[in-house]
Amino acid sequence: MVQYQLQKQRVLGYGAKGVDLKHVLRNVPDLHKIRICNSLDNALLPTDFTYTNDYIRRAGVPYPSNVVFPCSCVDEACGANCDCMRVPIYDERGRLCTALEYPLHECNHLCPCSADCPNRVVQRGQPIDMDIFRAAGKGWAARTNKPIEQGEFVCRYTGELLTNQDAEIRGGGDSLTYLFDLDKEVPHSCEPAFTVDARLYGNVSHFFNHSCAPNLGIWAVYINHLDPRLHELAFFAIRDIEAGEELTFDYCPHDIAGSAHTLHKFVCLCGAPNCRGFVF
Ligand SMILES: C[S@@+](CC[C@H](N)C(=O)[O-])C[C@H]1O[C@@H](n2cnc3c(N)ncnc32)[C@H](O)[C@@H]1O
Repeated sequence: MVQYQLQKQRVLGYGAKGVDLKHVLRNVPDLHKIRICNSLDNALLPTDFTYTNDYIRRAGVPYPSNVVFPCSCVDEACGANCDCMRVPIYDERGRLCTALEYPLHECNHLCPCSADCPNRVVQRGQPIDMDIFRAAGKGWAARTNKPIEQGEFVCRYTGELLTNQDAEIRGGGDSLTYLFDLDKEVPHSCEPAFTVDARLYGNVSHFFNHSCAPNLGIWAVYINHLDPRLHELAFFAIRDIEAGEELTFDYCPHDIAGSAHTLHKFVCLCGAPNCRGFVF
């Protein structure tokens, strides 16, 4: 196995094939380790991909208004008496405790609670070590190196933040599958104003493939602003995941095979018993 390891922004090894990971994965944060494994073919990671754990705002995308409200707690960490914990979104171990797709509101920079507050999970970053590996027929993929419990935060979806018009221009061919509309708060009949493009800039979620039986779900999250057009996107495990399992999400959860919206362009190779046959 050709194996590389990135740790604390330093490249610990160069692979037999001589890829300079400093070049291909820049700015990897020190919270987690990512190994690049290829035991399948001679492919190398794309050299035009830059690692980022944040949105990169492009032309026409405004800064969100910074109007937020502090929570009412007086302690270090929000407890049962605090407004924000009346309907808790995370349990005492930081696992998401709702199956509902409602947006998540975390404590923000005005809240008096500490960084350890149980209502700050996504903003603390993701600590899960992962491998980026080659998956037959699907290109690169990502898998976890440790078991993940249902409800655990996995990572954000990051990339360039574009206006919907610019996303339409970029959205041809394969590029389409890296675009994620910020439409969690937009009625189905309306177009979202902004879209995240993870093709050239993104984090490990750039490598998450589609599955018709996914193990990850994605939630809208608000931290330091309340602008519904510009929320964050965060992946959480929707079931227990074993170490070594590929991490996947459903690219088209509301699509019904055969509907007018279904393009039937990508044949799906997820291999799930309930596979719809097409990614979309
Ligand atoms: C967002 S990227 C995922 C990472 C990608 N595999 C890579 O190598 O960068 C989406 C692309 O992965 C491939 N892919 C993802 N899920 C797939 C699936 N279930 N079946 C076949 N191809 C898939 C398709 O080529 C698709 O355009």
